[in-house]
Amino acid sequence: MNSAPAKIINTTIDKSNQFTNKATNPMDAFVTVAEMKEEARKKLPKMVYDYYASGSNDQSTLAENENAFTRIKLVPRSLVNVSKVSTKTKIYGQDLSTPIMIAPWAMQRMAHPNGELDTLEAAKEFGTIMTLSSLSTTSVEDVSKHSNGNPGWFQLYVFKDRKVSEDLVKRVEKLGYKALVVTVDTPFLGKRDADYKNQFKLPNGLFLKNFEHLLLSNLEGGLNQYMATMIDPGLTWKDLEWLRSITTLPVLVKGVMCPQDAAEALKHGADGIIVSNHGGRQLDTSPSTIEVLPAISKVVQGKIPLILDGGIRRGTDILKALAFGANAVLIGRPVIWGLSCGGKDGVLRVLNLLNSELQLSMAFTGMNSIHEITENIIWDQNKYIKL
Ligand SMILES: Cc1cc2nc3c(=O)[nH]c(=O)nc-3n(C[C@H](O)[C@H](O)[C@H](O)COP(=O)(O)O)c2cc1C
Ligand SMILES: CC(C)CC(=O)C(=O)O
Repeated sequence: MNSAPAKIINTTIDKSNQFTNKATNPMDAFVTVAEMKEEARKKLPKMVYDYYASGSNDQSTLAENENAFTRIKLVPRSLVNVSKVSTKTKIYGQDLSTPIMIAPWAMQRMAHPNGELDTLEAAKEFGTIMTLSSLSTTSVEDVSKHSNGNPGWFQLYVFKDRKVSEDLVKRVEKLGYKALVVTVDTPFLGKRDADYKNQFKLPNGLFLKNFEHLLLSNLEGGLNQYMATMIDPGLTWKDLEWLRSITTLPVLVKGVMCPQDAAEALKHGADGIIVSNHGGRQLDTSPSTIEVLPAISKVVQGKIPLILDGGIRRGTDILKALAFGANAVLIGRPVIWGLSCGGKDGVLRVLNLLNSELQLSMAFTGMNSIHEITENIIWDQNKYIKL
């Protein structure tokens, strides 16, 4: 079957959800995130595509992240004035055009020569935030230089050598990053079978740019060995207090999957929680993120921002996450496919598609603004049969 993107070139979806007749950009040919994934698969070397696409082990959590969204049903509402649906929102005082933000993902120059810089440009142009990975192929300095004073958020992997991590925190704070996202679900890297088979390594000429000065910038022994050598599997909740003590930036904890850990995060001073199973790349057969969100939301009770990632491929997925208590979402692979297909324009296309779909689904459920969205828009058979 020819799986070239559908040629609906006469129909573009823009930020305000208007359908127009202008074919302005080749990226407009893509009408779904799935089409962009298929195009990326054709364009990227197998080793790179497999690294980006894979989950761990049998990849059941990877699949479940997407499937669980499909099982949740939304309630359509009629005759509500939805002529002015807005996806605008705010996080830590920063205005955003959308609750869709960009997840940290490593080594973006494997997807496109401009890598992290193009992703950042797209995020800024769309009015949202990119989270830069510790393991980026562009340095925190170069990303900051490119950003007109607001490079977005920074994701931290805490290394065994705390001095390396502390120095990096100081660097990003000085460079104007607005928040620190500390990833806590990676004491070791999950077993991604394809990476073993492909003997994954960074292609020649690419480096982990934040660690060049420490000679920690290549992956000669492979990714698993690098992570096993560098990352501290002895990290505990107490270390969150250490991190809080060395920075004035908001600290978000990424990788919370149960109410108990949400309670620990609150107790130890987290400024935000990211419900995440690392895109199904760590503990296989753990639940989907959307399934665990309601219980975590109950613990957080709106005290600090709550964000979800994992499996978001449609605007309706985002609406469901917001309904179950998330303030915003992060998207990972959709951005990877966008960057691979068309650099900055590809990432913009992904943001446009997902935000337009979100806007439509808000209109169909009678929601005019992000803060109006509650669990009432989720179909619950028992509730509706009783009415
Ligand atoms: C190729 C790839 C690289 C990633 N790199 C990082 C990383 O460096 N740091 C991190 O905290 N999470 C990383 N993640 C996890 C993402 O931040 C995010 O949790 C996940 O991709 C969300 O799921 P989704 O891809 O289904 O949207 C990575 C994910 C992928 C797919
Ligand atoms: C370089 C990797 C450790 C980045 C990552 O978090 C991932 O591949 O899931």
